[in-house]
Amino acid sequence: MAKEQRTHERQRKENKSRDLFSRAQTDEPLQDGIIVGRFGQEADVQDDDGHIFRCHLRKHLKSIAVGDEVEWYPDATGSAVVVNVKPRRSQLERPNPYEGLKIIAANIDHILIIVAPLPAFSETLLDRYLVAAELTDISVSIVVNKTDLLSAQTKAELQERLSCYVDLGYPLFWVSRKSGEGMQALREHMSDGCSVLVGQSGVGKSSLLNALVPEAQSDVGEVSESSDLGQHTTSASRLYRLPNGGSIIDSPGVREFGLWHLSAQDIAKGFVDIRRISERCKFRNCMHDREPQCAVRDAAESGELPASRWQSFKAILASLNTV
Ligand SMILES: Nc1nc2c(ncn2[C@@H]2O[C@H](COP(=O)(O)OP(=O)(O)OP(=O)(O)O)[C@@H](O)[C@H]2O)c(=O)[nH]1
Ligand SMILES: [Zn+2]
Repeated sequence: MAKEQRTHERQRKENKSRDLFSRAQTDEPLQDGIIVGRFGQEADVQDDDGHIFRCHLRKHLKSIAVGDEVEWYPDATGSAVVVNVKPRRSQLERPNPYEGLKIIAANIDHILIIVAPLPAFSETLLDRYLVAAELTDISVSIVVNKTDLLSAQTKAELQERLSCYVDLGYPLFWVSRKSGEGMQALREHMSDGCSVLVGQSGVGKSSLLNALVPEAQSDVGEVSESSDLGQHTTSASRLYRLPNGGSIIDSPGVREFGLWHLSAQDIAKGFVDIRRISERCKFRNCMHDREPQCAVRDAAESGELPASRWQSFKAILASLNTV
């Protein structure tokens, strides 16, 4: 009986994919789509109508990533092939000294750095994420999650600690996955492009993803249901459509964002205030250490550069020598 059911289910899925195949065949030979999942040499491509096709990737398309806009066609055997990747408007890449850059996600419009009162908020960690985000050309915002854990006093303290980021122009959102506070404003912010949620383990990225994309959770359920049909629906990397517009990409690579190695030059570049002030340093390649006439050191002394930013800068640079 169970076997019959499985056969029936397989038949139903085959019929469905044949329907989609013949529908696709009558369309233009090359179709537009977006990569919503990656599985080794295969990818899931979503067409403009929201249908998802499991596609093979042409060999030359090795560095294809979730978020890539592609052209694909169904081939004569009933499977589909991605043949072309359109130019990217942005990409998240992980520096890899041995294999060159690894593309983690493509066409990202918003990087949202999630922080929370628990695990304890740290300026140095936030600055590390900001540095990595500033090295991309993607707009970046800060999201304080778990506001339900804040009292009026602890909220005021955190607001004070975050005020220098507001002064630097970073949009700041206060949200709670639990109470729902601020979620609507966050949804609106994310509704016009593709976002990634980054941040320390435990700040609530998965919880936020599940709140923003109801089917993200059911996707997890689907895996075990269909596993005995020999299908692999799990993906290391996934793009989800948001119900009110926009999309979100989640992947292990995205979750490691900001924690990989950065050079001293990257760090000096990623602190936007330090970069701006350093134009007044005597030496163009000043690392703001012991060089004479260093405008950044002077700015830290005068208070023009907030003490916490200066301390973070030094702490992040010092950490380079210990890893
Ligand atoms: N009080 C409160 N707890 C929350 C909120 N959002 C998430 N949490 C809790 O925070 C813990 C960590 O949440 P996750 O969503 O797993 O965090 P994460 O950032 O995805 O963690 P990693 O998967 O390790 O990267 C869980 O116990 C959640 O229940 C919130 O808005 N308020
Ligand atoms: Zn300097």
